[in-house]
Amino acid sequence: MAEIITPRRFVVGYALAPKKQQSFIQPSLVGLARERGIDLVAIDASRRLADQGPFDCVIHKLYGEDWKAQLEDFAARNPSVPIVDPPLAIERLHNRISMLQVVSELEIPQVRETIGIPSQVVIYDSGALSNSGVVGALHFPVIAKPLVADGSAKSHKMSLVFHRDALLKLKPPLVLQEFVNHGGVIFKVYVVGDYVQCVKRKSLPDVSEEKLECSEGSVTFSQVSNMTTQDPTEVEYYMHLNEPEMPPMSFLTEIARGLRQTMGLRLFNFDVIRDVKIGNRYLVIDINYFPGYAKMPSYEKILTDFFWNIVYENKEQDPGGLAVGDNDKESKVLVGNHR
Ligand SMILES: Nc1ncnc2c1ncn2[C@@H]1O[C@H](COP(=O)(O)OP(=O)(O)OP(=O)(O)O)[C@@H](O)[C@H]1O
Ligand SMILES: O=P(O)(O)O[C@H]1[C@H](OP(=O)(O)O)[C@@H](OP(=O)(O)O)[C@@H](O)[C@@H](O)[C@@H]1OP(=O)(O)O
Ligand SMILES: [Mg+2]
Ligand SMILES: [Mg+2]
Repeated sequence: MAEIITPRRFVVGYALAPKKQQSFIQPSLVGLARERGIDLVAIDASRRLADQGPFDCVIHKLYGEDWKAQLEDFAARNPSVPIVDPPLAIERLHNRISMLQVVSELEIPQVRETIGIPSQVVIYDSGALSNSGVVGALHFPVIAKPLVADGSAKSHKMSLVFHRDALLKLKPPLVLQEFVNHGGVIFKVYVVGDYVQCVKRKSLPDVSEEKLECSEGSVTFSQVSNMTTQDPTEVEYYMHLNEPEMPPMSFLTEIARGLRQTMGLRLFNFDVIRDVKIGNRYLVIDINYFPGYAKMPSYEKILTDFFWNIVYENKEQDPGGLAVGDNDKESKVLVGNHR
């Protein structure tokens, strides 16, 4: 009698905040992954992680020491199960200074286009805001960003500061970063393992010398790239923007690869602006862990391919490597059926 071989199924466990779960775990993603033999299963962060599963891979975006300890405990018990990504590597992105330091560490050829970060200083206490030695070298306007990028609404609340005296009302710890005129558009570069995609988004409008002269104090804003404009003068500004040229994809891919390797992360995006004064000068202003992938065209296929590569790569390296407790599944693999 011929043996019936059931394709081996894989389980990707996800630990996400409710809002993220709602936006990322769409039926279209769950369905496509299922067709490819991958089941996406929610992790209950209020229960011990090591008691859940079995998982062939864990993806996550949660904050805090308790979650980190859960992951460490799980990793110690299931050394062959990939955790995407390691909490220590993600932590680098929770501080806006260490986040951008990685850009200076990049070793990529910069022939036509160059990459860097805006000039910035870190402010730990209010005294430093009136200290010429600290803020004297900055060219205004500057953007004041909370030092900590911990996913809270507070960590996204920023101010565009036109003059030095307006610094005094800011609340450290923060980063003062020079505002660079960039034509009102940012490029968001999404990275999913080896895959890279760039989309254009709305950004803050340029600030002319005249506007700088007549503007007072500072203005606050939050997550401008996800906002729609209502202010009529702004609508006018964005309507008159020329369709901006995208940065060369080969250049962005090189940066993405460099960042991925240096940071040891596979799921992130970075925001890039082009300096209007030096047309081929690009600046990275922000890097986000596990961003809003559902906004990316074809995200279902891109993410499913990514999961597939992870579980199969792992399977090849460790053919017997099932997660603890995984004894009720058929373990014969029919690779051809999954592509
Ligand atoms: N140095 C800069 N020069 C010009 N514009 C900037 C600069 N830094 C930030 N911006 C503008 O402010 C916006 C918010 O800044 P940033 O991306 O650092 O914040 P964020 O809250 O971490 O954003 P995200 O929602 O992408 O996580 C940018 O999308 C861009 O429009
Ligand atoms: O992951 P969260 O839901 O919290 O929100 C992230 C948001 O994704 P969302 O669109 O799914 O909200 C991202 O948007 P895009 O860059 O892709 O536009 C970006 O704003 C991140 O900085 C946010 O992460 P946080 O910095 O707050 O940790
Ligand atoms: Mg950003
Ligand atoms: Mg950010």
